[in-house]
Amino acid sequence: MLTSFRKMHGLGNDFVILDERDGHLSLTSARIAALAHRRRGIGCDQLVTLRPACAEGADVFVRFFNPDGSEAGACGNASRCVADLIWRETGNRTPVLQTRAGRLPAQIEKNGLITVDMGEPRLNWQDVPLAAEMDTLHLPLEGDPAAASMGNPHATFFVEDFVHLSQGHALEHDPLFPERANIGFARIDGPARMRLKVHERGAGVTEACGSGACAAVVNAARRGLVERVCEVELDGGILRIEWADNNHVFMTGSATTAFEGTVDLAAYPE
Ligand SMILES: N[C@@H](CCC[C@H](N)C(=O)O)C(=O)O
Repeated sequence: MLTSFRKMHGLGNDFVILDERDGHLSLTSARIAALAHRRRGIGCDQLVTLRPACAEGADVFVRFFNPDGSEAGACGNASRCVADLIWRETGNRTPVLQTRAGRLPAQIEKNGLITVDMGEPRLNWQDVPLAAEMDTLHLPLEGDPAAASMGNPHATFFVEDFVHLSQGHALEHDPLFPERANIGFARIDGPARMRLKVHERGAGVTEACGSGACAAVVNAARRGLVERVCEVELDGGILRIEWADNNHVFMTGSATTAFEGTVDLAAYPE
């Protein structure tokens, strides 16, 4: 039986979105990894599933899976894509997403960009999580990164250039990060501007990482390197990040539908 899917991207960070609102799909981690594979599957940075919401006031329950089959608590770029999808389905310009990381209210702006309230950053070592008690603003790693959770674990290195990007895989697996981590490399270009590249946990280097941009601005603002409203330039484009006075992080950027298609799930390993 063929299953419909939608291919979307946020600044080139691309997603296969599977809809389980009308019925459960059999998605094991092996099948997810096969579907996400760039040559043997449909290919994507994350596979996203939609289910009926069970939290009050939420429009949809969203889950995010990496190409290695692991599940992530948060994905900023996919959250904007799902908000865009719900808006196009229902006309509701303020959809609310339920995720493992919490309830994420979104807003479709007049210019078509999408703002998602990504919630409060978690800055305690247990919440990132890190392997032992320590100051999350200065991790004991060469390069002195800072850590934060946006519902998923991030470490941000502040750099002059990106020559160490290839170390992202080893850093993702450093014993300091018991659940591994997304590794960001941020170059500060001004008080309200940074350039960011991210090696994503379970995915590798992507064109853009929304939660990584949120974590980078939070970590840079904690260090006094940028203001709390900051533009983040990623390989795929620009996100506006605001760490507001209510401690919530707001992320604004685009969401694009690339195409819709069908797939025979039974043709992929279970
Ligand atoms: N692309 C994402 C983050 C996806 C999840 C991440 N790889 C993880 O494992 O935490 C984003 O836009 O935030």
